Amino acid sequence: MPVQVETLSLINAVQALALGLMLWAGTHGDNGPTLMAIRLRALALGIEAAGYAVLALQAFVSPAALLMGGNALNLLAQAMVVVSIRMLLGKPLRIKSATAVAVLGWAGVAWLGIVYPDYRLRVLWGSLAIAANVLLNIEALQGGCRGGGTRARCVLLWVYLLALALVLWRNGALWFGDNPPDQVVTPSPVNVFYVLLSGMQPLLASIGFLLLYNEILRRELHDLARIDPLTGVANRRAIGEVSERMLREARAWRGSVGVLLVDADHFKTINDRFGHEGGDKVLQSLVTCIQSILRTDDIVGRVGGEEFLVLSPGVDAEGVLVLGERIRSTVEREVLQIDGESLRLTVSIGTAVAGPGEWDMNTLRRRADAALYAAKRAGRNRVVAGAELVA
Ligand SMILES: Nc1nc2c(ncn2[C@@H]2O[C@H](COP(=O)(O)OP(=O)(O)OP(=O)(O)O)[C@@H](O)[C@H]2O)c(=O)[nH]1
Repeated sequence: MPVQVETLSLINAVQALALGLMLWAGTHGDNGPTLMAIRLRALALGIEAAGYAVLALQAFVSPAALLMGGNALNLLAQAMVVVSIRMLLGKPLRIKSATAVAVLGWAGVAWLGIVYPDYRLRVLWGSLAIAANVLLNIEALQGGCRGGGTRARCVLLWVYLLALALVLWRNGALWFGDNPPDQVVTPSPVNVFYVLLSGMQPLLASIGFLLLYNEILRRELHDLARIDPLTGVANRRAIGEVSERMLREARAWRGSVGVLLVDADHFKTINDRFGHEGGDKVLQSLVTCIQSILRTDDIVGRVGGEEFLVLSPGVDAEGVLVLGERIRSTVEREVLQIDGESLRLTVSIGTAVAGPGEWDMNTLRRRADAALYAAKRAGRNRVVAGAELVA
């Protein structure tokens, strides 16, 4: 059964339009970058559909309109796809750069179609623009199939690698094959194969795009469930998970983990003086201050209103007191500016050490808690070791 390029193009147009409408209708919410990316992808599909419709209706439009209109729509859609994918991946590309590729591609195609007509050169030029866009997508998805990558990235990466292969194959067939066609609508195996496969691309790439979107949302949800929204550090749940992992690793390596409970002193008076919002700013500054002292392997988490847990692997009973003292003195020295007023904050710290003989986090927390309580009772702004306080 002979397959016509026009028929395939019509099918591609309907498919791309349906996909675009579904993407648009199926997404709503605030105007965050993730949603913007989806909407942009939906618009790109609509424009891609219009491009295929022009090809399908070629009998009713002039060759010049087919050439200029069809390519303009196609290249514009590709530019929007690049921008949307990079937006979703957090590697934004300026619309200007994407448009520059489209304009350059379109101008060359127009030149090689009207001023200096040469079909093969025109396809080659247009293919370079397509390849540039595909490479921009591949670059953004780089490493998607390696260890640190994700399945959705890998799927999308393969879609674009295949798109690149298709473009290469088409040009190879035009330059080195037998009886190459001299127009995109000429009935020939090269054209039919190319239009068929390139028409499947919006479907495959959209599925990859949605998988990626799903993956990003899942990661955001995962982070939201583990990060304290005020200070941006691990919340009680996350620090609990990290502490279990740290203790397991330290036990396997016969190491140790320093545990420090850091609690702001007289925080109620700060809230009374600066209001809850001012108090929030103080908590944020306190976290920044603590983080400035920690090493990359250390972690701080918020375990109470003005109470933070610091875990420091490889630190022994002596080291944990040194670290506690560094935190205490650094906080004490820091002059905080809250609503134009200067404020000095102090903290009390209770410590414990996980090591041979003690690997239970609950016991360690109780030990550090008791030490913290002792530090408060002794007048605050001090570090107390919990080792000998609770058996
Ligand atoms: N601004 C702000 N305040 C908080 C937050 N969570 C808890 N607090 C306040 O922290 C204060 C803790 O008060 P207390 O437990 O009496 O402790 P304290 O005033 O620091 O006294 P000591 O710990 O004994 O030195 C309370 O006033 C809480 O309202 C928060 O997220 N933001």
